[in-house]
Amino acid sequence: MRDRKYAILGTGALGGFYGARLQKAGLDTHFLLKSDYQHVNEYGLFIESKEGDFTLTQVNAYHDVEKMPQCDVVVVALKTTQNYLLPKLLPPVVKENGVVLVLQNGLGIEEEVAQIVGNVTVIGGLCFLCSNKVGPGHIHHIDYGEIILGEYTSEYSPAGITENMQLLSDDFKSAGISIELTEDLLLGRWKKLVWNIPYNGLSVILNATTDKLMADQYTHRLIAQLMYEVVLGANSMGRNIPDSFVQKMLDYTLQMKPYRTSMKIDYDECRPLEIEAIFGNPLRKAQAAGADLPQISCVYHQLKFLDAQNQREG
Ligand SMILES: NC(=O)C1=CN([C@@H]2O[C@H](COP(=O)(O)OP(=O)(O)OC[C@H]3O[C@@H](n4cnc5c(N)ncnc54)[C@H](OP(=O)(O)O)[C@@H]3O)[C@@H](O)[C@H]2O)C=CC1
Ligand SMILES: CC(C)(CO)C(=O)C(=O)O
Repeated sequence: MRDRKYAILGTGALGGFYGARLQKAGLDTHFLLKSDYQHVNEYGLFIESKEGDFTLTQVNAYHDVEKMPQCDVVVVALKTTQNYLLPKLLPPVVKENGVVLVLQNGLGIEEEVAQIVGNVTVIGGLCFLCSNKVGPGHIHHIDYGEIILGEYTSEYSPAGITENMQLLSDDFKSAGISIELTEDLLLGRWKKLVWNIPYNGLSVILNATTDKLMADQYTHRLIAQLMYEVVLGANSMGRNIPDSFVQKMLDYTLQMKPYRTSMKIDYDECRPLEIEAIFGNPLRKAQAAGADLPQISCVYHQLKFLDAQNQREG
């Protein structure tokens, strides 16, 4: 069991955190980096975490996927805006009959991955994590970290609990990561969007952290309305999200420390926003299933405007 080899594609806030925890737990882990390659190769990775800081001084760091060993599990931890690179990055590094684990936010990525690499199992992970990359090879794990794992099947029909999900769960649990398994990845993905769509979108449009959005009665109401539209989107694809889940997400955010969402950080840093994965794909899927989601569509169009302007002028 312990000899499963892991590749982390994208050693940033999320990939750096989970990858470092896997290596610390004794798993053979290989990290693909871009701008931090030299630094991490020389000094390793530093994880500053509320669960305990640690440094990995020796890291298997790569800046070329062709130099990586073939791995049993390949973790996709790039921003989805970089997913156009996956046809080049995935085939050399994933073993035949291996697993690709998509830990990104958004909808429909597993489907894209399954089209790129055949003969592999594709698993999606919904990450309830607050982490930022604050310097080269320096990850700040702020809070949380639980992952909900679900296996992808054609058309996202529920896969049940599979052996590969159990194996991944064992590895991540051994690294101190809390894991839940879901029989229905599509339901899990829509549930995650209940949080990401309102907070990621409004944090950028209204230039606000989560606490500010929750404290104001108008934005609080708008958030709840957007959440209920996500529920309608899920319904259009045959998935039911109970009202109590919407309330749970509102309560969860009220209890969170004031948080600048990852989309807001990307906007402030003038990086491209993950609009298509988080807004565009769900809107298109719901529309194809006959559902109209006007408030989400309104947020989507505003974000497209802001992103284009930011990329031009930033
Ligand atoms: N951070 C979080 O707490 C959470 C993140 N997520 C999701 O996880 C995904 C990753 O987000 P996050 O970790 O925050 O993003 P980051 O930007 O911190 O990490 C992405 C990393 O990918 C690297 N990268 C980009 N292109 C390449 C390439 N061609 N080769 C190698 N490395 C590359 C970047 O390197 P460089 O810096 O050099 O560009 C960066 O370090 C997103 O979909 C996000 O929505 C989900 C839940 C929580
Ligand atoms: C909800 C949150 C902030 C942490 O649980 C997250 O997972 C995200 O930014 O996507």
